[in-house]
Amino acid sequence: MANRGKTHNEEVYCIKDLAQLGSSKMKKAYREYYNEGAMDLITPLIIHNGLRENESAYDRYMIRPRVLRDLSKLDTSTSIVGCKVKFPFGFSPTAMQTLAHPDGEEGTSKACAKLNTLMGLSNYSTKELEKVISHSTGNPYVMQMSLLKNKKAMIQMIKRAEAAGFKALFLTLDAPYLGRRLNEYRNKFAVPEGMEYPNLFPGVDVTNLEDGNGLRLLYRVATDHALFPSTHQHGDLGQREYVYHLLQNIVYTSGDGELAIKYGFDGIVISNHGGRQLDSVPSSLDVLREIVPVAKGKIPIAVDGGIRRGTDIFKALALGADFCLAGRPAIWGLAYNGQEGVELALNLLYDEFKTCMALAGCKNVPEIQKELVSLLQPDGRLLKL
Ligand SMILES: Cc1cc2nc3c(=O)[nH]c(=O)nc-3n(C[C@H](O)[C@H](O)[C@H](O)COP(=O)(O)O)c2cc1C
Ligand SMILES: CCCCCCC(=O)C(=O)O
Repeated sequence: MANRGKTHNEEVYCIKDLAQLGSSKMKKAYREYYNEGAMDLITPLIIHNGLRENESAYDRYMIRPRVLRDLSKLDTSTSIVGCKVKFPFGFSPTAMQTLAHPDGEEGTSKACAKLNTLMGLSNYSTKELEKVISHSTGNPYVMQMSLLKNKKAMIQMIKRAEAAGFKALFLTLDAPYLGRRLNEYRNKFAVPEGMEYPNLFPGVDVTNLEDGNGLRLLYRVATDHALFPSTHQHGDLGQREYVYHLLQNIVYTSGDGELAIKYGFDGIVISNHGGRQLDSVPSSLDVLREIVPVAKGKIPIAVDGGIRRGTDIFKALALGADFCLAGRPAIWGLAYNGQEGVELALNLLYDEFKTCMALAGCKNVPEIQKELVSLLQPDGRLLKL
């Protein structure tokens, strides 16, 4: 189906519509792999089980608009990893996007290029990183890297990404083991025959690794379980022999925020992996509140997890984030209509963010400050921040 409207088509008016319709097009095992998370899904998703933390945290903050402002010229642009982008948003790295649609990571890339938006690429991408970035129109790309036992393979991929033009690296630090995702066990999740990870393990058919769940076996074999201390320790990577612009992907506590600064990371992404690793961790937005006092102004702060609306982006920025990311909306867009579905997701978020900024009385991103939000308390009173 063609995306006829710029910010909606005849059946999709917001990301929640896209989630429903995109999800309905995927087969059960893939849909649940993408949509669900660890154990009882307390952290990740509203779509499944009532109020879930990552998304509902945004509803605890109310916007306090200002009026009598000159809004004749609106500028939503900002800078991420040194590049000017259309608005303070990008896609988080998510694995195996061709399971959602054959366009896969190339479809996401083309949509990001068209809308001058940041794209994060998973090291478990099913398309070659060089092909993915070949669609760039100058928009930034960030390569995500898990810590592997095979340091040589890691460095090889990092160098490939740098040579191809990736601007930075997201170093994922919360996944020495995969979380317990019950859907994967129940559905006997397996990747289709012939699937490869052309960036991490070029030329290896990973479907040979079946043990009921080849994905988990491969992950266990490949991943370095001793993230720190080990040959991959933060300090080691911080020496920048082979690392260009390094962002610590996934921080749960202010303690680890402080470590990111100490070890010289160029930025942090506050994330709980979309609730897919450890269930019952707090929402990323609540963690943002904890980390802003230690990191703001020292290194850029990004946040992901549960961002589904332009108002969510606005609230995160007001609470101190420099930019936002989201994972599943790209997947839902792909599943709905390939590259065009991802464009639709981006257009919706962009238009909602611009509208929110203007209606809150801000003409540009720096004007989004914490006075413009307040915390809704359990007794219904609003707490100024
Ligand atoms: C299906 C799926 C696959 C993911 N794969 C990766 C990955 O390969 N590497 C990584 O660092 N994070 C991965 N993530 C986590 C995302 O980067 C991001 O933190 C998360 O999707 C944000 O939550 P949201 O989906 O609610 O926006 C994945 C998330 C999902 C949903
Ligand atoms: C062997 C492939 C493992 C992909 C794991 C991707 C991921 O982080 C996820 O949350 O799923």
